[in-house]
Amino acid sequence: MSLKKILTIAGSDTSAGAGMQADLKTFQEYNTYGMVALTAVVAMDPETWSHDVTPLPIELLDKQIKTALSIGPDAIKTGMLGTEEIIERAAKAFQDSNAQYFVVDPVMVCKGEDEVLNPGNTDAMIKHLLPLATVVTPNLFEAGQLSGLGRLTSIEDMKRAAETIHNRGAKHVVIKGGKALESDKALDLYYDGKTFTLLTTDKFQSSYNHGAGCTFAAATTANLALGKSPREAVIAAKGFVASAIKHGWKMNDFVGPVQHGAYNHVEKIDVATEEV
Ligand SMILES: Nc1ncnc2c1ncn2[C@@H]1O[C@H](COP(=O)(O)OP(=O)(O)O)[C@@H](O)[C@H]1O
Ligand SMILES: Cc1ncc(COP(=O)(O)O)c(C=O)c1O
Ligand SMILES: [Mg+2]
Repeated sequence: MSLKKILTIAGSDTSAGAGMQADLKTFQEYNTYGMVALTAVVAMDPETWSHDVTPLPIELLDKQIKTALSIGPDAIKTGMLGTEEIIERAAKAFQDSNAQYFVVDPVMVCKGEDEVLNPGNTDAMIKHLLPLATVVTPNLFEAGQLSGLGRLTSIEDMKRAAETIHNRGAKHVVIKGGKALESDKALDLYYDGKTFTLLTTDKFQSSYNHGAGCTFAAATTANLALGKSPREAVIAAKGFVASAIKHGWKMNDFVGPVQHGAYNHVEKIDVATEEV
């Protein structure tokens, strides 16, 4: 079987736990061929770790997308997009490609930062990205924004949000309760337009979880490219990221990344599923 090719349209996290670095590391763990069209560069102040986000000129993104599409990605993932113009270009990249799968990780905030990247982006994501998404992977906050329901605090809230996001065009929705939902387990809700499935693992340490969301969406994309159904792809991705979090490590006084290779090289973790 030929190597599956995956393009991520995402930002660079210099600390390399999240962003396109997390995507490439994860794609490699699945023996898929990762490519990048870079949208923005994130640097951190070594004294405070506050994030400095610089979007790249749109012409530069256009050139990268042109190159990557000429190589023929089987799947495309989006991460930090940063501006409405970039969001539009990411949607167009998928439409212009022959890729079968489009995974949208609607990054709105970075962990440890509470400032939303750009409030106008939410409307642009709803308009341009959701109608094309094979799978969309919002965290609890992002699901509240994309659904317009605001703060979500229960599985019932997550179900309503998933329905709304599905009605806005995303074929498969997985809302990550993991980090933000009050629960002693790490719960994510998957919805395919018919059935709600709760995906559960134990909750592990949450100090060193930088990049968990990117890693989960990248693993979902790789599993889709390898031929798994969306449902099987998100279940497999959850096991992959659970192990990455369990074996996350302290980088400095501010941050600790997940260990992207933990599932393959340290410990496999099972995921329980239940219709709700
Ligand atoms: N402490 C934890 N233990 C186990 N799994 C977790 C934990 N925190 C988050 N997860 C899982 O990691 C994935 C990413 O979730 P989350 O950290 O909420 O996303 P994001 O990084 O986008 O905010 C989800 O599958 C979530 O359930
Ligand atoms: C470039 C980039 N993309 C995405 C994210 C989101 O990361 P997470 O997977 O922790 O949600 C970050 C956070 O720092 C980032 O720097
Ligand atoms: Mg995220």
